[in-house]
Amino acid sequence: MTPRAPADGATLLSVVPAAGDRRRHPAPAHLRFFHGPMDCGKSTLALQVDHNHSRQGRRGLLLTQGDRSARPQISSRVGLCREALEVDAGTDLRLLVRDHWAAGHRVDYLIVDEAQFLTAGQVDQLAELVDESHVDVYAFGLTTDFRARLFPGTQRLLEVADDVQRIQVEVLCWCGLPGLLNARVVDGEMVREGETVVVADTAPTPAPDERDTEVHYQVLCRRHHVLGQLGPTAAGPGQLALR
Ligand SMILES: Nc1ncnc2c1ncn2[C@@H]1O[C@H](COP(=O)(O)OP(=O)(O)O)[C@@H](O)[C@H]1O
Ligand SMILES: Cc1cn([C@H]2C[C@H](O)[C@@H](COP(=O)(O)O)O2)c(=O)[nH]c1=O
Repeated sequence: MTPRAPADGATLLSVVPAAGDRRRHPAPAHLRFFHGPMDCGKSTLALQVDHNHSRQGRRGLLLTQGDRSARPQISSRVGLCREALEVDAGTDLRLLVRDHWAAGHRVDYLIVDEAQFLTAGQVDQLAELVDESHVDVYAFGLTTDFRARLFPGTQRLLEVADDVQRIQVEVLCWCGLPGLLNARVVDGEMVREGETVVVADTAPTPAPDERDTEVHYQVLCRRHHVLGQLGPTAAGPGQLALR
């Protein structure tokens, strides 16, 4: 169970760290957003940022939502993995931090992976934690969904973050050009309709049951995303597979 907003919608400006914690880190806090397509190293960077802060004695909370591993953790394809708190659209992120303070734990920073899935309101809660409670927030998320449209959380982060960086590691389309867009592939065909959120990997994985559909994602350059061309696959070279 994660903390929910109070029913009366009371503001939570009382979410403040102990005075001693504020003195330890007097510099202004920041909301930083790192974004890119799938497979560009967002989770790896999230764990690196956490590592660098924690080895300087800072205390952080790792948050995620729908990690590919289907577990409450931040997992990178490079092999790093850390336990994290699972949040959902109903989680009040200010209360979550306040509860940790109330339990006597410092929270100097937050690492938020899969930040594209946050609601706009939750991004505003993160901004409030930065501005009113001096917590540094590092958010990592997809730029666009499988239709090449901004996710709601991403849109709000682009609007309000202090610092926005597109991750520089290039993911390549099958044609060799940098890939910035995510294609959703269902039973071997690229689709443009469906739920915004479908958790899956970039590697095809057999469906658990033969009646189930197999879903994975493939990063494409803009031209091949527009054309719906998945390139040479098991189904044949350069197929035009659009549903
Ligand atoms: N075996 C490997 N050796 C080196 N780098 C790898 C390996 N496997 C994955 N990677 C790197 O990890 C990246 C994916 O990192 P990850 O943090 O899981 O991405 P994201 O969270 O953005 O989906 C790949 O783009 C690649 O650069
Ligand atoms: C494009 C797109 C992706 N998703 C899901 C698929 C994965 O579970 C995550 C992204 O994971 P990664 O750490 O960036 O590899 O998001 C989705 O639900 N909807 C989409 O349109």
